[in-house]
Amino acid sequence: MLTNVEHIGIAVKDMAASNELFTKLLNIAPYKSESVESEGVLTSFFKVNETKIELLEASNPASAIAKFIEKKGEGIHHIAFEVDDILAEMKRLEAEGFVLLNAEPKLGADNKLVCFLHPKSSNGVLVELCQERR
Ligand SMILES: CC[C@H](C(=O)O)C(=O)SCCNC(=O)CCNC(=O)[C@H](O)C(C)(C)COP(=O)(O)OP(=O)(O)OC[C@H]1O[C@@H](n2cnc3c(N)ncnc32)[C@H](O)[C@@H]1OP(=O)(O)O
Ligand SMILES: [Co+2]
Repeated sequence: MLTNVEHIGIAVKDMAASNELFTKLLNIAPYKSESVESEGVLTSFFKVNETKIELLEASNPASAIAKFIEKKGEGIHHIAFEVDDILAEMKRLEAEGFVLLNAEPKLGADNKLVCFLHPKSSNGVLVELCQERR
């Protein structure tokens, strides 16, 4: 079951400048910064009540974030939903015709297991499923 919007992913070119901007915008400081080598991203997290903002900067040119910014510029990159059982949700969504971008859950940031759905199968929105690693 999807329980809530876990985070909104925003692609940025310059993490230091964007951290400063979002600190002013949200009037709070980021609570963590984490590099996810497997995704070629540096992340920075802000928590606004129960919803998080995840800033993403590409750490290498092959990164999905680098390609996204090259094509579309900075902006909202994905929406992440918290799930209580990522394997069950992946199975349910695949059966419903959504395209899974990874066949097995993979390690994400902020101690999560994640799976992405191809935006072409979800009205042009890149969706991420996140389950807390137990
Ligand atoms: C996991 C760490 C962290 C976390 O929260 O834990 C993250 O969130 S990491 C986030 C970065 N990682 C990913 O996004 C992994 C999943 N993404 C992918 O596999 C690719 O980015 C993919 C498949 C969405 C697109 O890659 P591709 O090489 O196919 O790039 P194209 O430019 O050819 O895109 C194909 C098609 O999709 C459209 N597109 C691409 N990205 C997005 C997006 N973020 N939102 C909506 N649409 C997107 C792109 O425009 C192309 O459409 P077209 O009509 O052909 O222009
Ligand atoms: Co994310």
